[in-house]
Amino acid sequence: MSDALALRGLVKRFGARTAVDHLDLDVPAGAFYGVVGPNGAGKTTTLSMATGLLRPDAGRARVAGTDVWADPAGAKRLLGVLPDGVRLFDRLTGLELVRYSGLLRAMPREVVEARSRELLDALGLADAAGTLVVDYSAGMTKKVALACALVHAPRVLVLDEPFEAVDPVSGATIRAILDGYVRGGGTVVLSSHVMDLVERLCSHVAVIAGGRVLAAGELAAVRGTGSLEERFVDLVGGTRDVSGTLDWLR
Ligand SMILES: Nc1ncnc2c1ncn2[C@@H]1O[C@H](COP(=O)(O)OP(=O)(O)OP(=O)(O)O)[C@@H](O)[C@H]1O
Repeated sequence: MSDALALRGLVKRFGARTAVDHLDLDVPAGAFYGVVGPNGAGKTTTLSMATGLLRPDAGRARVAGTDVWADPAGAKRLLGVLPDGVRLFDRLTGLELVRYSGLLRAMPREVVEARSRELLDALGLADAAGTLVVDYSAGMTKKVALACALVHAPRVLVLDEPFEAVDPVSGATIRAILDGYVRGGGTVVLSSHVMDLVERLCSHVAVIAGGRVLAAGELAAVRGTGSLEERFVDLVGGTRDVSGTLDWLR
């Protein structure tokens, strides 16, 4: 079986800055894959190139064997994506937005209707189904965007910081939904800054910094004997010593 996601030699430059620098990554089918890295490491840029949202300067991305840039429509059929910071059609209500995502996927209207309501209910948005998304909180917006990514039951889910701004109860619900999805044969790739969460949820992890993969593979192998956070700090560099600075703040 081909990998759920195979990235080869991805490069993206913004002016003089190389955000992603010849990055390779293989995500096996059925994995729950965490992507971690410091701010500005290139996680969002990588996931955007992997899902057809941002054209790479070089390299290739395949989803379950389908080339994202040679056959974008084919790849997008296999993918559910929760992008970071991409504007939603926020003049729709939550229910309209999820329905719209399903109808865009050419799903039958009655299936879209049933799934949209079920998703909003599961994510605690049933009472806000008729509210315009522009009036949602950050966490509610994240959850409705997740519903949009799930409605067509994709083979591979790519989620950029799905737990950011989400309350603990909703976080637990999302974890349960994703766990069930992976147990059912789906593949999840998510980026997160929360090491505990990645350690608890993920079977595999990649540590990215400076647009390159510093370590990747099964969680236990990458983590070694310590915690993921310790390994992360080892790989990425120590914490900054701020003693003797910011005196004016004390
Ligand atoms: N549209 C853009 N134009 C210019 N520079 C960009 C753009 N998008 C990203 N960058 C730069 O590329 C680098 C990688 O950014 P990216 O958003 O991929 O990092 P990240 O790992 O997702 O960071 P964070 O954890 O803070 O979300 C950063 O230096 C960023 O400033």
